[in-house]
Amino acid sequence: MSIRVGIVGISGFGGGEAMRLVAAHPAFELVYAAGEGSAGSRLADRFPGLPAKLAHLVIEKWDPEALPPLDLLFASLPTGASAEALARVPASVKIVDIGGDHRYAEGWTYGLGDVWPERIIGQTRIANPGCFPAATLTALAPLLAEGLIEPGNIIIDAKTGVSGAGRGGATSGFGYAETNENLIPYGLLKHTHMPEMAATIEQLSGGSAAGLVFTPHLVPMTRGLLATIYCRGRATTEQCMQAARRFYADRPFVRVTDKPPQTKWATGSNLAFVSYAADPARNLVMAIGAVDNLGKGAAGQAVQNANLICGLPETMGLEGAPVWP
Ligand SMILES: NC(=O)C1=CN([C@@H]2O[C@H](COP(=O)(O)OP(=O)(O)OC[C@H]3O[C@@H](n4cnc5c(N)ncnc54)[C@H](OP(=O)(O)O)[C@@H]3O)[C@@H](O)[C@H]2O)C=CC1
Ligand SMILES: CC(=O)N[C@@H](CCC(=O)OP(=O)(O)O)C(=O)O
Repeated sequence: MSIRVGIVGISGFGGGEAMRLVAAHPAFELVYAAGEGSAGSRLADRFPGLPAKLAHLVIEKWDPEALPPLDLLFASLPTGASAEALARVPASVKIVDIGGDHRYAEGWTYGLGDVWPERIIGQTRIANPGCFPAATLTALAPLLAEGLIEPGNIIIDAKTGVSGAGRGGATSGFGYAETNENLIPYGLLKHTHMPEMAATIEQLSGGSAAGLVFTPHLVPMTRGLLATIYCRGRATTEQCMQAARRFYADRPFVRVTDKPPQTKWATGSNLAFVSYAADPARNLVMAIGAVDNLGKGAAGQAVQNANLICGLPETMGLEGAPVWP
């Protein structure tokens, strides 16, 4: 029997990518699509390439009290817009929240699927990590778990494609003319992803992440996110690589690479690529993580988490190779 799935925020970039993955998922059946401004439109008018089996769906006005029978709901709403409404979704409906309202919130599990799948299995309320944390924490986890770096001295320099800002981005200074051939730092010292990154670093290391520095940049590409992370530690490159190979030995979506990863390696997939370079003489360890911000950074991770909470094989519906070039 198929699992009845709803997506709220389906007209957005994160929700649209969730729809693409759900449409191809062998165990999921999309039965409910919802939104705000797009309510009343046919899904096929929003997504002309929609598979024929979904052509009958009309985007409904989001109302947690008027859901059809559902097993699973993906919420891809602007951060700040989901907490109150999702609290009214019946407990019988499993939820994966792609937005930021429930990360490290009471009653919700932080869905860092590649690092702690055992925490996610059996839960019904999952908060997907933000896109920058998805790349950063995946790269750092093996080093923190083996004590190869100091948790209190981590500097993250990250770049994201413009789709990271969502469709709403076009009205907030992220239009073509402003982003094309431009490189934009933002969110200095106060980006909303700092708390979830600090909390996870502390959980994985048992130490304080007090010195964390994070600078995101917008780069002129559609998808892709790369985090270059500078740490203090005396490990060699080979020790870091070996730690990551051990940590991710049986994890299907993380690739530990000798070459520094590139964003295009992950495009359209749920993969995360990690690599390391270290110089013990300089007390320096560099970690690099590359993901698709809409894949591992949003909808891919969300489907992985949904598989885990639905008791399905973790890789179901996520086995397609990345788009290249
Ligand atoms: N883009 C990315 O790479 C990532 C995004 N995220 C997070 O995912 C969430 C969605 O982001 P993204 O898809 O990029 O954003 P978009 O701006 O592309 O989409 C936002 C969606 O939310 C819907 N929406 C807005 N307000 C309401 C409301 N009051 N009721 C119902 N629906 C509403 C919109 O629907 P309508 O058009 O019908 O108004 C639209 O479908 C955000 O929290 C974002 O931070 C997380 C990781 C990565
Ligand atoms: C380019 C851009 O604006 N990117 C977003 C990241 C998207 C994301 O992960 O957002 P949530 O944490 O809200 O889910 C940002 O920096 O806020």
